[in-house]
Amino acid sequence: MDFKGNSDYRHDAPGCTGVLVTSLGTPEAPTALAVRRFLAAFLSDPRVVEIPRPLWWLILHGIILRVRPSRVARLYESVWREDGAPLLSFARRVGSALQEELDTRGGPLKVSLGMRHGTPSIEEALEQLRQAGAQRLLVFPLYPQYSGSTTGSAFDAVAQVLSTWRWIPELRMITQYHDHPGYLEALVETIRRSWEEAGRGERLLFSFHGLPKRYLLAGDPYHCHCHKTARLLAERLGLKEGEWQVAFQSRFGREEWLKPYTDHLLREWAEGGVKRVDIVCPGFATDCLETLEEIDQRNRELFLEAGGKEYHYIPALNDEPAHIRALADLVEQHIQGWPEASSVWDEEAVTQAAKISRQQALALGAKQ
Ligand SMILES: C=CC1=C(C)c2cc3[nH]c(cc4nc(cc5[nH]c(cc1n2)c(C)c5CCC(=O)O)C(CCC(=O)O)=C4C)c(C)c3C=C
Ligand SMILES: [Fe+2]
Ligand SMILES: [Fe+2]
Repeated sequence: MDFKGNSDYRHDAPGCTGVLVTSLGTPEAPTALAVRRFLAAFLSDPRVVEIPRPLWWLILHGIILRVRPSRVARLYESVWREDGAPLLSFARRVGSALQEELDTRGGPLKVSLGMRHGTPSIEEALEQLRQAGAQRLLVFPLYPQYSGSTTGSAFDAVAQVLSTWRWIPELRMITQYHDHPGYLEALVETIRRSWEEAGRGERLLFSFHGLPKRYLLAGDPYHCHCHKTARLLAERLGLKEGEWQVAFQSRFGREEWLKPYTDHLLREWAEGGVKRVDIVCPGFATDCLETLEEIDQRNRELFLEAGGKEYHYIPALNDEPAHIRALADLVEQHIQGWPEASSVWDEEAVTQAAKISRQQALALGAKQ
């Protein structure tokens, strides 16, 4: 095994702290081929689909990857932006805004964006940090609520890349921030702003990405994190019981997922006489297919067709300044107490290393 390292590494180079900002990833283009490639990688992840591999391989390759890509590619097409996939476009903005915010705060931190699936990959992002001399690595998945299928999977990818490095950096990871005051405040701010600008609905729906119920029963804390985020937001917004609810969207496959389902609940509300709803998705740090197509387009139609009159989707936090400040606060909190990278700079060590390099060069020269 040839581990990755810099043979020309300088003993006097100052070390820095790298921040790997990571998110799910997205297809490279809104085409069946690109979506197929993305789904093949994403849905082969054993953290995402916990079904015995041989059986799942047959279902995935025999059915899903034959029918789903062309249908889903059309959905991506409906939200595709000039600068590409919404998820990547917003994640890039978050990454650079976070770098700027951290720069103004002083510390020598380098932010690098890597996607769990697709590009820029976690491997590329970590390579950038390695080249920058990151001796400390803070892994920051943009998932406020922990789930093995998202946060856990990001960790697996990081571990896999680091297993190929010669010099492993010190490692920390933000595994969740579902009840972080800055994150909650940023959401409160966007919800209040939407109420001021567009009026206020009879009810506010907090819609989170779903998960198979089986994962909750097996110990995944995601469901609890989602409920706690929503309760804390409702408290901060002064909402009374009946004025807000939690639901889960984006089901995949036939088994039971976390309930209530967002689409079912919206239909129930419209049929029950609710005329105006506001809907926000606190689990999505950035807008993406699941918020822009499913929530802002498809579920809007469903609600209006079932008798609702007004439907307001409140966008994800994206690069809102309050969001970026919250993320920077999280970074600062999580690097606290982290000892400065001890400089390997040492007169004697450098002299010895230089001697060895010179001897090696001479030996090589002698062979030629
Ligand atoms: C925010 C947290 C997310 C959790 C938890 C999550 C779990 C999860 N997802 C699937 C299946 C699919 N998800 C898809 C898209 C998608 N999922 C998330 C986030 C979470 N997923 C995001 C941000 C996106 C959008 C990506 C984009 O390009 O914008 C898709 C792809 C679209 C489709 O084919 O419908 C699938 C499939 C499972 C099975 C799962 C938990 C087990
Ligand atoms: Fe998903
Ligand atoms: Fe729970």
